[in-house]
Amino acid sequence: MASEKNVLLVDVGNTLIKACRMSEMDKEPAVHTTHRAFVASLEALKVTHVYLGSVRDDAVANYIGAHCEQAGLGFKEIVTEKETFGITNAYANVDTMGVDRWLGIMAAQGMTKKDSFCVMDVGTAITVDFVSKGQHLGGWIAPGFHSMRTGLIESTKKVFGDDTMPDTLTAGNTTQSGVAQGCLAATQGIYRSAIAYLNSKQTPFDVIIGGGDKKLFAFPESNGSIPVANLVVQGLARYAKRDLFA
Ligand SMILES: Nc1ncnc2c1ncn2[C@@H]1O[C@H](COP(=O)(O)OP(=O)(O)O)[C@@H](O)[C@H]1O
Ligand SMILES: CC(C)(COP(=O)(O)O)[C@@H](O)C(=O)NCCC(=O)O
Ligand SMILES: [K+]
Repeated sequence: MASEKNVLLVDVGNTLIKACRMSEMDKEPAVHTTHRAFVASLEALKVTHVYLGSVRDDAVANYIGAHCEQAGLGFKEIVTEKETFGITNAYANVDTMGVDRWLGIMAAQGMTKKDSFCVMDVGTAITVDFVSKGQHLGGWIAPGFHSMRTGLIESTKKVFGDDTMPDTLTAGNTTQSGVAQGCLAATQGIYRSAIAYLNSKQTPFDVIIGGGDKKLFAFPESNGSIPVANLVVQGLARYAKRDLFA
């Protein structure tokens, strides 16, 4: 019989690998940058099951899976599906949709009582997915704060930046602050556009927000949205619950 403290939920994002026990989903996850570092940390955890969602190369999930198998651990990689927990995917080719988005939708559905919702994951990329009455309507993929700033600097000659990530929107009066503020303004514009899109559907909705950079959305208009420690981990927990604890 599995125990929640022995089930590890693993979110392999483009920048970071985040892992936490199913019994500790409210706590900050352990963070690694490489799959090798993650695997090296695994033995000491003494878990029995690993549930994983990955948006990196298949080789990464395969490497982690092979290691788990060798160590005698139950391993399950969740992939994007056409229909799960009563939600139907909008993609005709579901294999091409990032599983972090699918898991975010599953997590959000478990947190809202409303028929309509949108889920935003603010990390390397910013993704927004819309769901209404069990139907995924599709979504948006935009550059995250760092990708936006790097892309801008790389494609211009005289624009440069620094490492700051501002938390309030003002007018920048240097190149660096203009870039940081511009990227913050663009990011917050994604939030505002999502709200406008949902308002056009004229039905009550919830907004669920996760990702390592979700503080970019901590501005007054976002009061009332639901912050989540880690959407992928929460989504994986629903699958683990179904498989191991139903
Ligand atoms: N320990 C950390 N190391 C690096 N970045 C971090 C850390 N904690 C938070 N961050 C922030 O989290 C962001 C990555 O968010 P995350 O949701 O993990 O992205 P992804 O899922 O794309 O890997 C980075 O852009 C960074 O600003
Ligand atoms: C858009 C993403 C890069 C977001 O990943 P993240 O920022 O969490 O690393 C990921 O969901 C992905 O690789 N998607 C594939 C393309 C798609 O979803 O259509
Ligand atoms: K993301």
